[in-house]
Amino acid sequence: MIAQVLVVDDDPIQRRLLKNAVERYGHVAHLAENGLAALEFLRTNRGPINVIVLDLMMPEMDGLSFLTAIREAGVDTPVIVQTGQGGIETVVEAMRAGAFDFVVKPVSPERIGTSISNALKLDQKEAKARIGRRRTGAIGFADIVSASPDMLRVIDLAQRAAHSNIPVVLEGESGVGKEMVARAIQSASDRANKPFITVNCGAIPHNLVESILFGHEKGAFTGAAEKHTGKFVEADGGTLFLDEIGDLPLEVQVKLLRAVQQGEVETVGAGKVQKVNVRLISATNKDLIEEVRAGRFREDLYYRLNVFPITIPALRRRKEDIPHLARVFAERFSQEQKLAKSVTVSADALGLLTAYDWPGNIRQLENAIFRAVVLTQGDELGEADFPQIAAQVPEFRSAELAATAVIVPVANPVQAKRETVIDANFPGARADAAQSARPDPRALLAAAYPSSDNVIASTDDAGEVRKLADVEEELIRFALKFYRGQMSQVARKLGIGRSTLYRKLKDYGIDPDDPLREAA
Ligand SMILES: Nc1ncnc2c1ncn2[C@@H]1O[C@H](COP(=O)(O)OP(=O)(O)OP(=O)(O)O)[C@@H](O)[C@H]1O
Repeated sequence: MIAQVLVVDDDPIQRRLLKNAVERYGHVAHLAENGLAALEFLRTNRGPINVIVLDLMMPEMDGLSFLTAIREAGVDTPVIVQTGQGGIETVVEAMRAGAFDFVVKPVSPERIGTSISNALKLDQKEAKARIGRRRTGAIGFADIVSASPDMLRVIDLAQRAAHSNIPVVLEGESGVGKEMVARAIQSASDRANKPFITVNCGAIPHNLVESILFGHEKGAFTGAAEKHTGKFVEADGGTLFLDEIGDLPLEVQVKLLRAVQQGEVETVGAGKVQKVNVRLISATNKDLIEEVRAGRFREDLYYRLNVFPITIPALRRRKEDIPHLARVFAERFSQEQKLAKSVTVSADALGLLTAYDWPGNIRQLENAIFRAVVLTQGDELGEADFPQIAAQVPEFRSAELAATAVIVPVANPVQAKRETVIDANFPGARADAAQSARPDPRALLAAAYPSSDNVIASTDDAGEVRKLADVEEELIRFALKFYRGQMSQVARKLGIGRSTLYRKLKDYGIDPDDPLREAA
């Protein structure tokens, strides 16, 4: 596959080196000199970007801020971060912010090539699933997973709105489900079999908004080679969903007001108006009244559109919905991935997912479950399947640290024949005298990992000590699964060099190109 790779680096020499490396593997390189320029590029670029190679230390907007900004915006393109020697703290932060892999400068073309092809494997699976997931067909209220009183109220209001043609404004952060609710309103209305047309006002260049909404005649302006039917006319008889309405330029707002008030649109360059019958549902993640106060949104249009406002709360404000959503997504993705048996979500994992605040809301949760279902080797998702989430939830951080483990004997006589892997950094795990008054670390561990997913036995069924090589193999497989096949991270966490890791994979018969396939 020829990938579109965005290289973000302030150093022109480094940019050129990376461009050469990217092109050497047959991919296309796009260049940006800092985070701001890269954001602008993503906003305006028409085609998809498959991988981003990101420097961390840059003026204007550094790599970490860029990474956080795109993740918050719901962009989940795999990001490979580059760092100088010794910048490991920042790298850890970047991994926590959702980076896919990291490379240390100066990076060899082979290393960057391997990292890009690993990132693409994941991206392709995601892209396929996204196509499967793109909900273009009819979505009804029954598809909206909800358990919290707040969300049930939203559904109740939306169902009432569906019975009339009243203009609705859906307010809420990105990814809370505004479009889903809009589609459900359309499905439950008497326009159910009519078009549902979506326009993302924030994603189209300002100079094109008017022609996209209202259409243009051939030759209406330079570059208008063909006549174009506007979205209002396309939606005639059905529903027009205007997403990010707060981003609409003021001059287009005037025309929109006329369309709403009089039910007429004027095609650019046509010089005459046309009647349309369109139900409007708008969505915004901005505070529209604030936009009115700031003079960026017309007050008359605000009152026209905002007849029936419905606010969809952020996921962190309705945490009761999280376990239900997680289970439904795990079931759905298991079916999409054609798994023999549907993957379930363990109680521990549900605890972790519920503890997290989900800045990207349901879209982020959906993506996290998707990745976990694709990458897991088992049939139950545990905390270890969400390392990046665990790293961001203070009380679960131990789950990540648990991968750096030492073996200590189990004191419990019931389990005397077994020894357990315990996190060296787990609170209280260091057995010095000063800690003797603290809770038994093994009890803490048992409480934290009741399913013993994270336990490696050091004696076999006959009660004999296992071979060191067997334990080592098991630990390497665990680490591969835990770090989702990210070799540099696995080697670093295991405290061995990458070449040693590769040698051991060979010794134990684990395919280095596809370690997850065999890792249990
Ligand atoms: N209650 C829900 N039950 C099941 N899936 C949901 C629910 N809410 C949202 N989703 C899913 O989450 C994803 C994001 O939802 P949607 O696109 O409707 O959000 P949005 O608020 O319109 O986001 P944006 O403002 O970024 O456009 C979609 O894949 C959608 O199917």
